[in-house]
Amino acid sequence: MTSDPQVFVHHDGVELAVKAAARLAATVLEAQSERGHASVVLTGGRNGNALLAALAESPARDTIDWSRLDLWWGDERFLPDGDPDRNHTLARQALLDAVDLDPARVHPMPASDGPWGEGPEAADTAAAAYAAELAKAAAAAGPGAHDGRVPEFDVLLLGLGPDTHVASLFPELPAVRETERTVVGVHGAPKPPPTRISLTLPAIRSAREVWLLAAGEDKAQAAALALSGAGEVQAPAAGVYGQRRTLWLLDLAAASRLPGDLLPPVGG
Ligand SMILES: O=C(O)[C@H](O)[C@@H](O)[C@H](O)[C@H](O)COP(=O)(O)O
Repeated sequence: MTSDPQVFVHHDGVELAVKAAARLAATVLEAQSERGHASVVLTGGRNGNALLAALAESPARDTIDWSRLDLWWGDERFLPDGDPDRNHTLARQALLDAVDLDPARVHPMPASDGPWGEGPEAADTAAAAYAAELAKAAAAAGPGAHDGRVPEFDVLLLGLGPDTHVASLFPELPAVRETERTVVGVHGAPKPPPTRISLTLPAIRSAREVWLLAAGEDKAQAAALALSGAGEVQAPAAGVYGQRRTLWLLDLAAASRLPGDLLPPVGG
């Protein structure tokens, strides 16, 4: 099963972060009530971190049983552990250090000072190690998704680049063409740093729900292109969807170039 994108437009990035945080808390709570645990894939970028910061400030924070939440990452900058530019570091600062997570359920992508060493080849090995970690979690949890190679993600968060990249899948680079592996090393990324690790489109598409977060005028063209049937190699955001739900959570500026038939009322 796959889902058509649903677009929600908020006044600005602040409202977007607050509403998305409330939506995430509700979805996690529902999953935990139904199955005892929940699984979320985090993203880097300003909007993903604004969501986490909004959740840290929200009363909804206390409704979540943080010890029964699995956290994964959609992509990572291949930098040393604790580097201020790592998505993991930024997520810790925005929320994770302030809640009672089970460390065994937190799965940052490998760092460049880990056992695989640094440099482009090490990123490939580290990516394979993360794929193995996903497969191990999937096997432990039951049937899993994507042929049992990834656990069932309840929500997978993504930012949107002005060039339509999602996670670290950039237009035309080999990573966006990957159809077999679930995690790959990314080389020569146009956004620094050039070496990264990313989930692939098949892994992203195995999630129950995929939410894209985008605010600002510089995202308007990318959102319009991706939602108007562009090809996923040229516009990676066009190729992401969830099995049950695909949400595009935008602010007015990011939605400003969408065709009228895609535009819902503001504030949803
Ligand atoms: O490592 C990264 O840079 C991010 O994972 C990247 O994919 C980000 O999510 C987008 O570029 C959107 O970023 P903003 O939300 O800051 O616009």
